[in-house]
Amino acid sequence: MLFKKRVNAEVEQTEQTEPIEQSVQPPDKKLHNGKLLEVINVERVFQAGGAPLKVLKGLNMELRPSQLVMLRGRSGSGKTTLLNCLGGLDTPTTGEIWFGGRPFHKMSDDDRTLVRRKEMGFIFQAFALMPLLSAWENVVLSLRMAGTPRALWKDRAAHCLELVGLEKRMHHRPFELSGGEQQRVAIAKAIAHQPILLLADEPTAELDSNMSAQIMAVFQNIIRTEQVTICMTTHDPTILEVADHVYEMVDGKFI
Ligand SMILES: Nc1ncnc2c1ncn2[C@@H]1O[C@H](COP(=O)(O)OP(=O)(O)OP(=O)(O)O)[C@@H](O)[C@H]1O
Repeated sequence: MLFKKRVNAEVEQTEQTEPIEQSVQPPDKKLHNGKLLEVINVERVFQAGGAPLKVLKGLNMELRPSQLVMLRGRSGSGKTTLLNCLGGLDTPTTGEIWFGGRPFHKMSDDDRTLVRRKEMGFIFQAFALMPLLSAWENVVLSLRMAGTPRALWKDRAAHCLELVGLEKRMHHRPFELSGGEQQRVAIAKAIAHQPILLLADEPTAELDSNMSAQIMAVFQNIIRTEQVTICMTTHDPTILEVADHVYEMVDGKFI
C-alpha cells in the first residue's frame, strides 16, 4: 500500500542524509474554523484498467485538537485511501483538505512533504522499525528525519520511550521485544518530533486484545501529555469505545 511504501522510502532516504531544512511557513494558529484538519467533499478517483474507479465519494470530516478519531470499515471501503490523503501521501481528485490552517490540497508536493515530516507522525500495522537499531536508536532516527537539533535527541528519545512505558527496554532491538512492545517503540518514534497529528493504519491489527488495549491506553496518555490528535483506522469493534468520534465507512462514503 502507498501508505507503507512512501513512508518506508522516506525513512531509507533520510537515513543517509543530514537533517533537512524546514522552509514551509509555520501554521497560522494551526486551526481552520477551530479544526486541526478538515475534509470537505473529498473524492478520489483511480484509473484502474482504463476505467475510472471512484474510491472516495464526497467525504466530509474533521479532526479537532487532542481528539482520538477512528475510521472503521470493511476491507476495501477506502480507509487507507483516505488516510493517504489526510497524510499528504496522496491528493484528492476533487475537494479540500485543510491542515493546520492551510490548504493542504493546494500545496506543492515538496511543501506537503515538509509539512508531513515536521507536523505529522505515522504508525503502521507492521511497526516499520529498523531491525538492526535499538529502540532508542529507532526513535533518534525519527528526530533526524524531522531536522531536530542533535543536542535534543538524547533526552527527547528517552522521554518518548518513557511515555510509552519502555524506559527499561531502550537498548533492546526489535527482535528482543514483543509485538506490543514493538508497536510502542513505533509510537515513540512517531511522536518524537512532536507532531500535531498522528495517523495510524490498523495499529492494533497484529496484536491480541490485551496488547491492543495497552496500545489504546498509550494513545490516550500521549493525547493528554503531548497534545497530539490521533486518527486511526481499525476493523476491531472492541476498541471503538475509547474513540472521541468514529467515522463508519461503507463503499467510499460515511454512514
Ligand atoms: N492506487 C490505486 N489504484 C487503483 N485502485 C486502488 C488504488 N488504491 C486503492 N485502490 C482501490 O480502492 C479501494 C479501497 O482501498 P483501500 O486500501 O483504501 O481500502 P481499505 O478500507 O483501507 O481496505 P483494507 O482494510 O483492506 O486495508 C479498493 O478497491 C482498492 O483496490
